[in-house]
Amino acid sequence: MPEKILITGGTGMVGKNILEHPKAQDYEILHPSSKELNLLSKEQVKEYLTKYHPDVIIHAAGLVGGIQANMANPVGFLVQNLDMARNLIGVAYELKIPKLLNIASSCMYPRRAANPLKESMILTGELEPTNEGYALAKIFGTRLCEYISKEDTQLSYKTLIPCNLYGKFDKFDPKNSHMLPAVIRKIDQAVQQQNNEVEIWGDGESRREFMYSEDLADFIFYAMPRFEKLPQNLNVGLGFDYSINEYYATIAKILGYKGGFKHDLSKPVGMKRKLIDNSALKNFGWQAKTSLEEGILKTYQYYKTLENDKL
Ligand SMILES: NC(=O)c1ccc[n+]([C@@H]2O[C@H](COP(=O)([O-])OP(=O)(O)OC[C@H]3O[C@@H](n4cnc5c(N)ncnc54)[C@H](OP(=O)(O)O)[C@@H]3O)[C@@H](O)[C@H]2O)c1
Ligand SMILES: C[C@@H]1O[C@H](OP(=O)(O)OP(=O)(O)OC[C@H]2O[C@@H](n3cnc4c(=O)[nH]c(N)nc43)[C@H](O)[C@@H]2O)[C@@H](O)[C@H](O)[C@@H]1O
Repeated sequence: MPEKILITGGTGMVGKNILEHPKAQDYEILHPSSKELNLLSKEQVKEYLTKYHPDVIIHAAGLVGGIQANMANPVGFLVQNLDMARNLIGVAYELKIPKLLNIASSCMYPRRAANPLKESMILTGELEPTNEGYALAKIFGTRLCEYISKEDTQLSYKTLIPCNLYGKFDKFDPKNSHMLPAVIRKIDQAVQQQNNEVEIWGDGESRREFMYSEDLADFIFYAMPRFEKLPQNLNVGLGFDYSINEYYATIAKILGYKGGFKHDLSKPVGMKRKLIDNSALKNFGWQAKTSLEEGILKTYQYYKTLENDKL
């Protein structure tokens, strides 16, 4: 009898990459959209979990966006992500759902923590103001899983802490996209319109670690049969990063853009760096497979399939 998995966020980038992974067919997977199961409603969550009683929950839903979306809506990023975590993890605990995999983010580490960021550094310093609300919600869900797993050893509620992610099914609308998809769109437009100048937010010296989302899905299916051995909190990333300027240059090369760049120092830059320590991940026996060039090319090919109304 295949394990029954409930995936929240199944219509999002992480969720869709999980559903598309070849190993998904080894499981019975429920993936309601927010219209079928609004996680902001505790009653809907209770009704759904009581009815289906999954063996495992993978919590990949959330209000998610880049630095500009977070700065524009700190209340939403705090309250909605906190309420989704509170309802889903809290009701799962009430109903004794045996396993839950909570997806947090490297954004929840202290802004001045020494890089590479270790799982033990959570809550050891002040957070990055541009995404503090989101980070507080992520810390809440992470701690709630920890407390539940300690309180009831029959339950295994664990948290993955991914670095920045990109890939197929990403968001390309500049209002809420992360850097990598935003730059693919900007540079593609410059090529189409034969512009020879593209704007870079900030001085481009900030560094970021972007992992291809398909690799996170691959890790999740690697972890499923080893769930009990998963550490309580585990960074999932590459263990190396690039500067924003390097990302622009690589994307320009792959898209055939030959023009120049202009730095707009008035734009927000967020954390200087947020490189995760991947030693626990390597000890767990996994590492990411997709190179930056391959990931950008696949993401660009996906982007080109989108009609304007879907961007
Ligand atoms: N993207 C990154 O760079 C990154 C990095 C680290 C961690 N993460 C984490 O990975 C997870 C997924 O991120 P993502 O990039 O896949 O986000 P995404 O593409 O924006 O998808 C978000 C998903 O959450 C669902 N959702 C939103 N509000 C909901 C609600 N009230 N009830 C039920 N579902 C709701 C959405 O469903 P609808 O479409 O139906 O609204 C969508 O399926 C999040 O926990 C995020 O914090 C992301
Ligand atoms: C994973 C996500 O990380 C997010 O932080 P964060 O990496 O700064 O979010 P991003 O929006 O990916 O920005 C990453 C870096 O890219 C720079 N950047 C350069 N050009 C652009 C551009 O055109 N668009 C964008 N968006 N950035 C750009 C931006 O200044 C910042 O230093 C958090 O706000 C979220 O909560 C989430 O956790």
